[in-house]
Amino acid sequence: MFLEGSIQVPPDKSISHRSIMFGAMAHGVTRVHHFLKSEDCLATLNLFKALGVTIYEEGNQLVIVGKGVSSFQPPSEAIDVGNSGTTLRLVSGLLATCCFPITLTGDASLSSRPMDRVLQPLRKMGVTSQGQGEKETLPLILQGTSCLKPIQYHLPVASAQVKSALLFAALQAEGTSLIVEKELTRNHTEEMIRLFGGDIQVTGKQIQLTGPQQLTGTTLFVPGDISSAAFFIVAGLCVPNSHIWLTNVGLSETRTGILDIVQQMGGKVQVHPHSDTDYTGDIDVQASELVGTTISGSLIPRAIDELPVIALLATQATGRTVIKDAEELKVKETNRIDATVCELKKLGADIESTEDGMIINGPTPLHGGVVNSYQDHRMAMMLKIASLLVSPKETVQIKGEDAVKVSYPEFNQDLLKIINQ
Ligand SMILES: O=C(O)C1=C[C@@H](OP(=O)(O)O)[C@@H](O)[C@H](O)C1
Ligand SMILES: C=C(OP(=O)(O)O)C(=O)O
Repeated sequence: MFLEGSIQVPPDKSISHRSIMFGAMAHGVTRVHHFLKSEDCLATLNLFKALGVTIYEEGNQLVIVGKGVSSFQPPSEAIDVGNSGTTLRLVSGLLATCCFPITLTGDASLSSRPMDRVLQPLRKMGVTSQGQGEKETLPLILQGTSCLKPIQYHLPVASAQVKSALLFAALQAEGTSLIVEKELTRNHTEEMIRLFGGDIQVTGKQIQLTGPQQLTGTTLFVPGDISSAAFFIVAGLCVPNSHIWLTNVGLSETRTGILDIVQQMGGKVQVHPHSDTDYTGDIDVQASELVGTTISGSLIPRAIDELPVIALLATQATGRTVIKDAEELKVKETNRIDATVCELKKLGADIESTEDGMIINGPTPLHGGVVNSYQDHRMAMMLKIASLLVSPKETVQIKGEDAVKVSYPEFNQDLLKIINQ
């Protein structure tokens, strides 16, 4: 068995969420081409519909009729945002000037994820909130204010979600906000503020923005998601004799950590950018001999969602791979350090968890077994790729395989297209 062929990976999840958020917040019509219709992004869409925003499909475009935050209507009941951390964190900032109470709920995984990281700084700006316990988890009641204050804030965690929540609030506050990042994280919010006609200054890790600003609806095309491409990059590198081509992938510098990591490991991955100005391109992947590496520091936020599948890649590399500074993995859909270590061990990997990451020794042949995704989409897809690496006589049974619908509903069909027996 080997992998061969071309895949157009699905639209970027982070940009799809933001396209609706900006479209709803702006004034005028926003048209989104290539929107990701996965469960997480549909949670964002349904949230804004529940707030009275007009959103509809026209051909293959999603149309959002924006009239600004002041046009939002009180929802008739609690809004369930399912499994989506991005929806929950970002809208908490976006709703900072909504003066009616909004109750937000989610699934079991989201209900255990910390919200204090967003609610504490938003409280300094004047937002009222009531979550559960020290971590201010769901269910959560939010109430904004008409006199939102700007903020000067050094982020204690490297998180694009916290940064983005504060930027959405800062756009509506009277005065200049200064947000300083711990490490550079994905900058889609900053880029999209500009795209929707806003003004923002970014100097290294410092971001300055003066509000209030009125944004204007626009037309945008969502590129393919490099976090979804990651599963095929790893599969193409590890399955002997494979050669695959991934088209129209978003290549924002803040997201391409996986490309730097696989190059560090000796992987044959070639990027063909579409142009100098447009951050999209095609990626050519060939099966490769790999060596272990160290992944830490500023590389971590640039590859945060790819780390479970990178751990799988490391099981096939010669030598030791150390992943450190990655404690944020503990507060994703599941504790992705524990889940990755536990499930890959069941398949024979030599992998141990550390306080802030993992240590993997390779190469190790993997064997069949029964594994669990813990309903985490990235775990489900990583384990599916692991199943390609076991001998043809053995099988990997994945509990909770359906979790892929959160970010990549067509994952299994796309994978089947490139499998050659
Ligand atoms: O802003 C975003 O779109 C995201 C930011 C990251 O979360 P953190 O900000 O918690 O690191 C990432 O893990 C998530 O999948 C999407
Ligand atoms: C962590 C993720 O998403 P979210 O935080 O939006 O649930 C992810 O997609 O891997």
